[in-house]
Amino acid sequence: MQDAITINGLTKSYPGTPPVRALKGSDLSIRDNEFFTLLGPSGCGKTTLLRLIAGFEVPTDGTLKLFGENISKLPPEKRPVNTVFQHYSLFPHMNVLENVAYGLLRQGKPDARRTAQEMLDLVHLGEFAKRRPSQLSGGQQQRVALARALAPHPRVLLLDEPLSALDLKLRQSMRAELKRLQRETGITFVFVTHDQEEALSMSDRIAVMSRGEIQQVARPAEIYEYPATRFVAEFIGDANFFEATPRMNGDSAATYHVSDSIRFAGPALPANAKGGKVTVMFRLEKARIAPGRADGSLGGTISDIEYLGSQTEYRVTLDDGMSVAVRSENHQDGTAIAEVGSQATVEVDPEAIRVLVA
Ligand SMILES: Nc1ncnc2c1ncn2[C@@H]1O[C@H](COP(=O)(O)OP(=O)(O)OP(=O)(O)O)[C@@H](O)[C@H]1O
Repeated sequence: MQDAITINGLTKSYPGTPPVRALKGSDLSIRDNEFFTLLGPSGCGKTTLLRLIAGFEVPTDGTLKLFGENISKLPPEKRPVNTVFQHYSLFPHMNVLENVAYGLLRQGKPDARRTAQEMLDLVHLGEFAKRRPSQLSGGQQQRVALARALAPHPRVLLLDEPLSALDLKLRQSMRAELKRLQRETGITFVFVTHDQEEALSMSDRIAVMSRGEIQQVARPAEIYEYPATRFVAEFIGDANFFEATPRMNGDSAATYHVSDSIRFAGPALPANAKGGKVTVMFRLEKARIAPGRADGSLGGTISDIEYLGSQTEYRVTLDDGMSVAVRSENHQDGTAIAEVGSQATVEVDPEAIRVLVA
């Protein structure tokens, strides 16, 4: 299948002393009909990449293709792309239908009002066509903005944090709505967010960005389970990290030595390791905790307990002063497995251990 968007060495610097390198030579392919998310902290360059695709910014270097065609020189209105912004700017003096039909009428589309009504039906606001935007809730207004952006049938829809102005419950219900809209229209969605839950729950694939660079592109489960870099592992989910020296045990396993008393059995050293120390990590919920101590296992004193409802988080201070966090299911009556100050053993299966070299 043809890619919707292909970028090669795409670079954007903003003027300044020194210049701001917002995007540092990125390569990326976004597939047709994909729900693709750009995820990263504030300032990592996600909006810049989105604006380059839309044509609101001109790249400093590199190429940008849409459906195989180099569009670097095409003005925004000539691109088969539309954008939904965080702050939906609906026209207050027009009713909802007129808002959705506006762009189509300007393009001289003969059946603009009929298409606009179909789009309102698609976002389940068909009955609200005659209302003014001010007579709608925030979530409804954002759905009108979506209908308006979808109405000209763009091949790609760019969404710049479109849910961030909504409250939590509404945000959660809009996630399912956006996913449905993407499936039903078959339009490629490129969604920008700094919210990992949003990214994990909606996307076919995610690009995690940091400081103008793409760190990893993968499906949500792969990003969570097999982060490519320490940045990705820290930005998404919670994990324990240890600096360790590897010792190979045959071709498919290794032991990672953190200190005299702490070592983890894990997978073989990754091919890109260049010798020396590596970072060993495991997710909090992948480890188990048991009361009391067992010889030769990882153990220490529980220094902190945080009750989280379905789970409890335990912080264990190991004998040599390092600490490890474990998230564990509670007993059926909700009580914790162990108390602060008591001795505990932490177990981690070799399958849960990930080795990071970047
Ligand atoms: N017009 C501009 N002039 C100068 N610097 C800019 C401009 N626009 C963005 N930047 C800088 O480029 C970097 C990337 O900004 P960008 O808006 O792409 O990040 P972002 O990941 O979308 O962040 P946020 O989530 O806060 O919107 C930042 O350091 C920002 O300050």
